[in-house]
Amino acid sequence: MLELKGIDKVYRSRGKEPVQAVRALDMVVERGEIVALLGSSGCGKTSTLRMIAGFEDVSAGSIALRGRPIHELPPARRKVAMAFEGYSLYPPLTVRENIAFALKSAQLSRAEVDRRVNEIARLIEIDDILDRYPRAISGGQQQRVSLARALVRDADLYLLDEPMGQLEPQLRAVLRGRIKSLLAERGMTAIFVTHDQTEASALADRIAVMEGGVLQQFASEKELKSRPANLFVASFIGEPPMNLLDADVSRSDGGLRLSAGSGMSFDIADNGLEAALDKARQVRIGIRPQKIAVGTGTVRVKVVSNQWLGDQSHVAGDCDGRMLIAVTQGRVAARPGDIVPFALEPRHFHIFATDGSCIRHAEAS
Ligand SMILES: Nc1ncnc2c1ncn2[C@@H]1O[C@H](COP(=O)(O)OP(=O)(O)OP(=O)(O)O)[C@@H](O)[C@H]1O
Repeated sequence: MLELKGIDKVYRSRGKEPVQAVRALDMVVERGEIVALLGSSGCGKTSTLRMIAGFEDVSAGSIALRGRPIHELPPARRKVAMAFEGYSLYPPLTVRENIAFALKSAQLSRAEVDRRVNEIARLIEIDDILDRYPRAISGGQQQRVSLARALVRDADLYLLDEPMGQLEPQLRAVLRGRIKSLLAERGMTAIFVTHDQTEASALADRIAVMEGGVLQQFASEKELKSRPANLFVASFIGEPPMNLLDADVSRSDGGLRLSAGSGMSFDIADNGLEAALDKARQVRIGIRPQKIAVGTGTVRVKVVSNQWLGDQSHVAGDCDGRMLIAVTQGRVAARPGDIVPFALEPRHFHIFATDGSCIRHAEAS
């Protein structure tokens, strides 16, 4: 449906070093799919969206939509609707006229335009401000008008840049549900940009994780969590972040031993791991806080903090200078300074090579 191939974006301005915002991006989005571009500030999300919409040229590569190469077409001929982060509403037009303007070229009857504008305005809860001008509404309302103006159109692809960034959490959650239903009901294909993992998980079928202009992994939330491609994705996705321990690898009794310092040695089966090691024979072990059991096991930690969050405990413990965080469903009766055992089971380990690539995933559970 949408195919990005070998996309680079380099910004060049006179007297300044060029900035490579996007590097060798390959991505295929299926018809009817909702995709989130997720990553920290400056990782190249907006540049990617703007190149698909046609507001930025690609520096290299090609973009095809429904089999049509579009990267050289002007924005208006791409059949792509975009809601901008900066809203870009027309100040002399009312909210209603701003939304209807997007339908102008579609040659619809007046009644049909009214019907569509009213429908989307109700869905996004701006039906009470339709006759106001952009300067007389709040930033959050302007953002919703921009969203309505994109979603009201007939397009092959919808691009939404931080579509709900300005809204308060409650409204955000409600609109998220409604927008997801609208997109799914109509089989609309959409890509949205967000910093927010919860938003990405709630709205998207698949999440493209970007860092430093490079696509790190493009997969469902479940897969990003259970089979992270590299250390970046492993530590970026999941809350609290994955625990990481540096370990030396040695042979032991037909298998391998991972030594992460005093009190932390783990015997594991080789199963091809040794062959993936570099000369230094060092790895980084990753284990999710939810996979560490508290009160059993061989790793003794000194409790640093223990917080009950109403439905789970977060226990942070120090083991000889290395901090581990465990999340348990029940309350844990430990106080700071107490020594408690943590159980770290090798089957829950993700193992990363020194270059950050994942060389073994945790077993599915
Ligand atoms: N017009 C421009 N000229 C020069 N550099 C730019 C331009 N636009 C973006 N950049 C740079 O390109 C990189 C990627 O920017 P981009 O806006 O795509 O990131 P982003 O992930 O969307 O960030 P944010 O979440 O903060 O919006 C950044 O280093 C940014 O400073």
